[in-house]
Amino acid sequence: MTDPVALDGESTIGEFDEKRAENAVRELLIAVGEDPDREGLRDTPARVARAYKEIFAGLWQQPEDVLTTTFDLGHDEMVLVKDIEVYSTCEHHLVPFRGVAHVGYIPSTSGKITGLSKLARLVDVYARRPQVQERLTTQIADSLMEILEPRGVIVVVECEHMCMSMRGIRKPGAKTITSAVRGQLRDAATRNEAMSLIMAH
Ligand SMILES: Nc1nc2c(ncn2[C@@H]2O[C@H](COP(=O)(O)OP(=O)(O)OP(=O)(O)O)[C@@H](O)[C@H]2O)c(=O)[nH]1
Ligand SMILES: [Zn+2]
Repeated sequence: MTDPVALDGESTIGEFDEKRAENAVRELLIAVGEDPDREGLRDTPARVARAYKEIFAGLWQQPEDVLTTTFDLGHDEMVLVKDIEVYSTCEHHLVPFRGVAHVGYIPSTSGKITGLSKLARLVDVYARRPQVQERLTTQIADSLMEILEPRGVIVVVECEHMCMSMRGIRKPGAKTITSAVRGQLRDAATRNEAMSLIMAH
């Protein structure tokens, strides 16, 4: 774990307070009319606190922590990893949204690339935070641009939001698709090439 990071570049947050989370879950159980002392729920507040620590672990990670391995391979054509599983948490309702991310980039002219798994790790850094899908998408794109200095980036995220499925409007199956394109991938031809690779199954 590294130091807590600034979420929006300005404000910083404190450390994960497991005891406080545990107390809050206990209160929540009482608020919904449950008995937190009944046998099945006795360990639940502590368990949920530990789960939240994992689910929000990205709050203590920075993109630089995962985009560590870079090589100068001289490969200067598009690299695209598609169907990276995403599990994130809607910051409005604190329920999951899940789906896939497709992350592609055109390396710098020197051919600076990163390990393929690092792209999936980068997705996790930002997914494991209270999020909205649009910000998740742009944060992945912007951090790649900053660290790899590629000529272009494309990030497409497709997710189903549990806050739209299990409550509220109750439309299971509705998919939200967000994209962020930077640099040369804004050019129509290059963008279309990337999109056809992403959409091909
Ligand atoms: N743009 C965006 N909206 C989101 C995301 N996740 C959830 N939302 C929306 O956030 C909105 C919050 O709306 P509110 O009216 O404040 O909350 P609410 O009364 O619970 O809204 P409903 O979900 O419509 O019942 C809802 O429309 C959600 O669908 C996201 O990742 N991006
Ligand atoms: Zn929501």
